[in-house]
Amino acid sequence: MASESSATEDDGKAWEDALRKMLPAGAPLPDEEHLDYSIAVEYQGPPVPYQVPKVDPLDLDSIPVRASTVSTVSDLSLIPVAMPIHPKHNRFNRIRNGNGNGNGNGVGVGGYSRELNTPEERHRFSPASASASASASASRTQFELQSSNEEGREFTNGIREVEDSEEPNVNGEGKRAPVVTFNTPRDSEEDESDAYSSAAEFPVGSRGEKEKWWSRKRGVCSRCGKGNRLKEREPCMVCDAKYCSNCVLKAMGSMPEGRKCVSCIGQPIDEARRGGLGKISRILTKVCSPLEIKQIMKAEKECASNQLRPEQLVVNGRQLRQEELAEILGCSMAPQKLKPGKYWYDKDSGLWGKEGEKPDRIISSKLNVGGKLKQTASNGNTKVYINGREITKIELRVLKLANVQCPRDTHFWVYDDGSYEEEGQNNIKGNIWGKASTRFISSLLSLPVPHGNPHEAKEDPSVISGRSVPEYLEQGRIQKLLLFGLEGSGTGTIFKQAKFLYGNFTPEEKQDIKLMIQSNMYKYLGILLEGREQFEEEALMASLNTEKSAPGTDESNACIYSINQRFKHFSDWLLDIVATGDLDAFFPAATREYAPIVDEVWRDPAIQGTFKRREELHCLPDVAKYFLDQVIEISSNEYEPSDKDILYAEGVTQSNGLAFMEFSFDDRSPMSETYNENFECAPPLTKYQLIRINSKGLHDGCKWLEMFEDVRAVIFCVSLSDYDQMWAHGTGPFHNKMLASRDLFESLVRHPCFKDTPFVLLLNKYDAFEEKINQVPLSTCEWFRDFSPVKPHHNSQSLAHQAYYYVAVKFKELYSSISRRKLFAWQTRGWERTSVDEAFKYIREVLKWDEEKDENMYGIAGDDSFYSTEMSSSPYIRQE
Ligand SMILES: Nc1nc2c(ncn2[C@@H]2O[C@H](COP(=O)(O)OP(=O)(O)OP(=O)(O)O)[C@@H](O)[C@H]2O)c(=O)[nH]1
Repeated sequence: MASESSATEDDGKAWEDALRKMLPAGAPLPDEEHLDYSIAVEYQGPPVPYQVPKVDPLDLDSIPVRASTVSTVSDLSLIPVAMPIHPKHNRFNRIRNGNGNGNGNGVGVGGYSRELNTPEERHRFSPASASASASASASRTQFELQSSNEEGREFTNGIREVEDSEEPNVNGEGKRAPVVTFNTPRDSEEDESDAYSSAAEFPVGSRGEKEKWWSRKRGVCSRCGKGNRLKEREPCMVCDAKYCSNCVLKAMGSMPEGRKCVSCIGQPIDEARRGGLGKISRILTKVCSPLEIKQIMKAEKECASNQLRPEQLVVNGRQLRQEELAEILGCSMAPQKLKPGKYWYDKDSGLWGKEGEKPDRIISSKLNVGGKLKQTASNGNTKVYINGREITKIELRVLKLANVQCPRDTHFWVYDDGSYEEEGQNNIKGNIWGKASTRFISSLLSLPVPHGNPHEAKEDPSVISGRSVPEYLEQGRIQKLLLFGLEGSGTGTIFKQAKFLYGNFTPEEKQDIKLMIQSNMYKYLGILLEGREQFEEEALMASLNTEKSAPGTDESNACIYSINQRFKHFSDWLLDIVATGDLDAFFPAATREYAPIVDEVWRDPAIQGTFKRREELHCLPDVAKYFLDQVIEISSNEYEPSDKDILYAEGVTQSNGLAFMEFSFDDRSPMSETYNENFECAPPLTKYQLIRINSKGLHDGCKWLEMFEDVRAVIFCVSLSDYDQMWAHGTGPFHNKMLASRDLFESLVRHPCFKDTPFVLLLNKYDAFEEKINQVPLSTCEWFRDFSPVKPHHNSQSLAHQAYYYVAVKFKELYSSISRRKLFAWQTRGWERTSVDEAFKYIREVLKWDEEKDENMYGIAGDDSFYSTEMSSSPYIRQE
């Protein structure tokens, strides 16, 4: 079998194998750039599994060749070119017949010729590649393609595929020879000449070579060769060729299998792109109508060649069969976004995970797929077993939190509703998912959790699966954001604002907050009364000393901190309750009863005088005044906390030191919003889970943080106004609070869990900072000692601005010195909702940017400078 090597098949790997077989044993393959494809080599390898295109030998005498060597482009147009036809390129199989020569420029072997539409074709048949003797009519031969789309749509850029019932005949035998109709496309001679010149750079060869070429030419359209890094490109799902908006339709045609070059139709997709199947890109929205996009996306998701193949999945050590794959994909709780790989599946509990890893999700139970579940399936080393599988440490931790007794060598039998028993005992001991706290912790640990009431599951599995699927489907899409900062930095306030902005407080939550606010008032009053006693004592002592040194002055047992007897009784009673730790037993239950006296006490000059010295009191927040001022209203039964009350209330987000909420952002373009209204094909909103950890709850040197290794970003919050504050950890020594924040930030950045996690710094309390900066110099904090603002300042704002940038840069420098990465910083006023909204929009942009960077769209690993420029074009990304 002889084959001209320039007329290659698509499968580069097979070609490489074949070439290897031709070379003497051990001989290296020639460097791809030096491969000489111009010679015909006799193939001696084993039969190939694909059809090799046949090309009849040329009868040179029958072709009017004017020159034997090609020296100019005009000469090239006269050279005949042999075109291999891929059997699957059916759009080309429907080229209308015409006269054998077209317009005379496109002479083809057997009367068949066509435009070299795809990059693959271009570089195969470009003058540089296909040895100057054989190609170049490409640049001149053009034809119209018409969409095979039922709508009979015509692409606006002038490419139409013309209907024809006859198949092209590459051999030029038998049927009427198909010939191209030459319609010079409107879209450009310029385009073509560009394409031509770029085509001249394409090396010939296999797909692997092609990819390398493209990656070398990153940021360049694979068809027209024009490059603009900031412009989007549409990648082919198979070969990763990327096309600009001008070329995408020409290169991909009517996309019967979604976004693939015409030459890649029928080929399996690049698995790395599986997640993108059916997801609309911005570029498509520019070049296709909504209806077209809907059809293309449907085809992309549903066509046969884009589906997973059973041999790509190994479950419990055995490759799946077609019917098993169908069973998995068709079950009511199918694993979503399944990728090729090795998995384990526990058919009794429905747990499913990657081989050697913890459970990843719960799917329908009792599916007959794959082999038998192995003890080592998830690589656990705990000596505790569930349905025969040795569980992982993280699962064991959850079992312990759920109060399941699990000493070593315990073998559990767990059912799909979470009920469990010890093996051989036939006695259900409880339900793993029964407690909300267990489910909560599990979801924080990224362990799968069934949705809904676990007790219902056993009675009617279809009910729970029907309800739980949507939540489950979403799991993969949730991006976890960890909100963290030193106590008092404002994380709780930001969390609450996010809840107002993107979710809301339920009536039950509001009721809890009401009770908390009522209790808090007594806590604040207790602190004030205790402070008053101390100040009174100090004042009386001082006056006694004065008396001693100046005898004869009027002796008195009163001072500005003294209160009347009635208040004194109340004070003693309240402080006793506080001292015995019984505050919760009395309040908020007794709130209403004591409201009038609290109001009176609060307004007493002694207490007001004490409040003025609140800096000297431990744990009295500024907001104490806000609540105590309205003690009568707050104490009434009808009281409903306003948004402001909730925002100012302490303790709303402190249970367990952890709080989380889920929300979505509408981050689609206005264009795609239109789709949302008209079609279901709009991309789903990204879901976020905001997790706020109270720094007080973070003991043991950040051990807890390991739970959060899969967070998408760490949002670190610093209170700007802390630069002159002193702070002590527990009973430790006092030191500057900004430095404490810096140290906490540093320990997080250095934590191995967050090695690859982007950080966003929120510099909060900008309002308080603006006020303070004129009174207390920034250099009060030793870290900011070299701050030298440009003088004179016109107003406090400009000084605050300079100081803010200075602080941001200090953190950025610290971050990059540790991680060699860029820190994103944003200023917030936690009390202002719009400011927090802006901050989250900024975070969203950072994540998008980070994603694009990860995808390495242009193959520029770690080239931050480019992304920085791009980000600065976003209204939310500010470069300091
Ligand atoms: N002036 C001002 N105060 C703020 C701002 N954000 C929060 N605060 C107040 O600062 C105090 C601490 O804020 P929190 O949100 O409780 O801070 P946290 O990080 O949750 O601190 P802990 O609850 O102690 O862990 C509260 O009294 C807030 O009302 C802000 O932007 N400006």
